[in-house]
Amino acid sequence: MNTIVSPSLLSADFLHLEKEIEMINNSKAQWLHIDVMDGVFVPNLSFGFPILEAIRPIIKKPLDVHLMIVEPMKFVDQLAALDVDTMNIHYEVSPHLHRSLTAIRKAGMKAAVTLNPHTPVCLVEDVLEELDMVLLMSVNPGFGGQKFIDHTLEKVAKLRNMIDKRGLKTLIEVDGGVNATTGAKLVAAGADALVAGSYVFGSEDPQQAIEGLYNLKR
Ligand SMILES: O=C(CO)[C@@H](O)[C@H](O)COP(=O)(O)O
Repeated sequence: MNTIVSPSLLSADFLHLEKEIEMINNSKAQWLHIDVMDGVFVPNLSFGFPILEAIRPIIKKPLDVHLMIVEPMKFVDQLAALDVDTMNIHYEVSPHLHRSLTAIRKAGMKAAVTLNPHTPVCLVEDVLEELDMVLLMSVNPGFGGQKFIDHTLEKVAKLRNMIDKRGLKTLIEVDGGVNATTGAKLVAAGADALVAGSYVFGSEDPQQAIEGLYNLKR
């Protein structure tokens, strides 16, 4: 099976967003990854609903939205109204994770939980049935262009084992410092989907960079 590639719009050229989105629309990327930051959960701000609403009509790929914010469930209806495919909320800000995941699915979206680098994968073991995807951060969230944390490979392998043992279809996505080298190791360890920001948008040929990741096979 090919790898799902989810280019992170955070690393795009914001002066030419329309052109960047068209490039993604015409690429092998299966999803488009959108990072929303609040300056509270992470020490940075990105973009919010005014931008999302403006670009939504031209995006032809399913939206994979990563909320790096406190109280993500405040926005479930607004995201569903934007026809978001997957809503990723952080484990670290979700005291009632089971309830939140159920509510995301009820709103018609796929439910995903994101784990920071320090958060062990065993903490999602009891909600795996409620999860369409687990997103493992391989950098500390908040910024693009950081160095990949190697320990993520062990987390991917552990989670793969947990999912396969139970015969579940939960996907494993990884985000941060993904390039051709780290991407190949992640897919070999059991990742299904890769988020890539600076590797794609900083490349001379972004569509080829996407295709290289897409062609990695588990
Ligand atoms: O969530 C984040 C950053 O917090 C990511 O989605 C980054 O946008 C990935 O950027 P690269 O590490 O691929 O440059």
